[in-house]
Amino acid sequence: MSTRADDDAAAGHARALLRTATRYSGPRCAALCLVSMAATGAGLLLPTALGRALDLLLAQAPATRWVLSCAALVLLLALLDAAQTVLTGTVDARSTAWLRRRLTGHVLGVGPRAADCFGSGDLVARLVGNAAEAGTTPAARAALLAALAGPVGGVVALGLIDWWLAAVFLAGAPVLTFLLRAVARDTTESAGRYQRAQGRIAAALAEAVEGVRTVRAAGTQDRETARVLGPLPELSRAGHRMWRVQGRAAAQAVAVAPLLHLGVVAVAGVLLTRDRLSVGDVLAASRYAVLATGVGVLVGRLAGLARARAAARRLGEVEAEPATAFGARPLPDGPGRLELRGVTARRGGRAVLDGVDLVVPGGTTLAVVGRSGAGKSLLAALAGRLADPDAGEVLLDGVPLRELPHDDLRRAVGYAFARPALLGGTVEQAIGLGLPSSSPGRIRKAARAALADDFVRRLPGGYATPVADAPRSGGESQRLGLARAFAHGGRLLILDDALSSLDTVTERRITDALLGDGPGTTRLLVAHRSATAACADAVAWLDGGRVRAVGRHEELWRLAEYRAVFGEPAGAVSGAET
Ligand SMILES: Nc1ncnc2c1ncn2[C@@H]1O[C@H](COP(=O)(O)OP(=O)(O)OP(=O)(O)O)[C@@H](O)[C@H]1O
Repeated sequence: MSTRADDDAAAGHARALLRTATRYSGPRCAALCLVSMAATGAGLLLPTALGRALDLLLAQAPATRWVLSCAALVLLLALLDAAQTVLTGTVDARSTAWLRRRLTGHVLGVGPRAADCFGSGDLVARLVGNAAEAGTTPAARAALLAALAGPVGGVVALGLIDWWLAAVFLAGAPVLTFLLRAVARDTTESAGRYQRAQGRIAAALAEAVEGVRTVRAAGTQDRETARVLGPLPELSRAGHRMWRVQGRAAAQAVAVAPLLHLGVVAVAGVLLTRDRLSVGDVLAASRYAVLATGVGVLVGRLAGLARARAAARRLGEVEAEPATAFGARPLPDGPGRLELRGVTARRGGRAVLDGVDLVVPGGTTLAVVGRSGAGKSLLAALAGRLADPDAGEVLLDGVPLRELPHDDLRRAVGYAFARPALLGGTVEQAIGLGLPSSSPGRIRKAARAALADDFVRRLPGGYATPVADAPRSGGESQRLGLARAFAHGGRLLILDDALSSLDTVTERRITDALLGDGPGTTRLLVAHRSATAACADAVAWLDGGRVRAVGRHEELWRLAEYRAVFGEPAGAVSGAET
């Protein structure tokens, strides 16, 4: 649940985002302001010109100049309107693009924590939908400014014709002000609820799409559809409330505005009979009264701005999540010695790892084993700084990972995962992801070491096959992930369950290639199979949040509880030879 401080932080970040987005589209935004104000100015001049033209025509005096002025103003208004439309579109597009770029970079900078906090579907909804709405803020502000200038200018013009006319209008102004404030407040509130419900639907939809096989296998499509669309009633309530607020405001405006208009025209009529105004003045006053009561336009603009601000607030929530900070201490040459000092990491309110001390000498291989949920993947994430510990320190060649620059850290640490995400256009690009420059030789060598070369070459376009068109099994995906880790290289290689989908023969061959890779690499293998653990120089056995023992696999294998980690019966001591 978000606290008041969280809300304030999100609002602060939202304001900062909008300020920078506005600066980013600065010249266009300034041009839009100018064009909008010019359109308002032309709209304000038109009634005076019309009034003058009418007075001159009634007096049968030459009125050509004023008639032409009217025509010119009408033409100018049409041109300014077109320029306004184009500029609004480009300012919206530029601001939205900037917000999306900024937020995407930030989400990736925050790392896996971002998806944990918000859910991937909700993040997508924020980056796609909310960013587009928030991106309309700079143009909406410019438009609101111009929309405000209309009524203000209208009142001033009424005052210039006769102060009585302005006084009549101003008598009704408090009602209009109250109306507009209520629209802004209520729309922001219901737009926020609407967007949150949209985010929940997107999050549930992303889960359902990811788990579509499970849903089909369980035959629970209907239940899943109901779950995904669960927030619909809330969405509908918020949407209806939003439109009710705007509808009510428009209706009230429709009731109040003609009354004010009528009052102005009536007073103008009285002043006409007393010869204080001409017929042209009455015409001008009538049109200025319409401008001054242009609340309908304001209601629409304000509601749009309120929705954009609510969307910006949701972007501010993401921005408030701090991105991983990197240091500036260069990584010295070294063998890749990894050390965990008193590392504690909490997840879901409990210490999954609790004061873990561990040293992996440079150039050696450590297998991390433990029962499911023991914290092996978490330890692997901490070892390469995919996550930070809540207490303690992780060091590579004596340097705390937090103090390393981003590029030094990523160059030094290679990763392979159980379910690798294959990013990049082609298979070759997916394997070479993160490499400084494309290097076909290095990529093919890595693919051969990961036993992926054969099946990649059998693909329709070989290494040039788009990833999306490369059908592959779980094991083949894992081999591509391994190839990527091998191609990346680095002094520390972390394999988080990256061999789990391979058959034992393939696993053995890859492990042999991996361990025969020379002394330049330190390896951390999260292992479920005793055969993998047996290949390592040492095994760290995680249990109850702590390292229960570190030793060679065949030594640990004498312990019945260690064997039980691999599902071996208590007496099966010979399993160490597997
Ligand atoms: N974001 C999170 N929120 C809450 N709990 C989490 C989170 N991430 C991990 N955990 C919990 O931390 C524990 C350790 O998870 P981890 O994935 O490291 O286990 P593991 O030893 O790799 O398990 P397995 O062998 O099943 O893959 C689990 O109990 C998991 O539920």
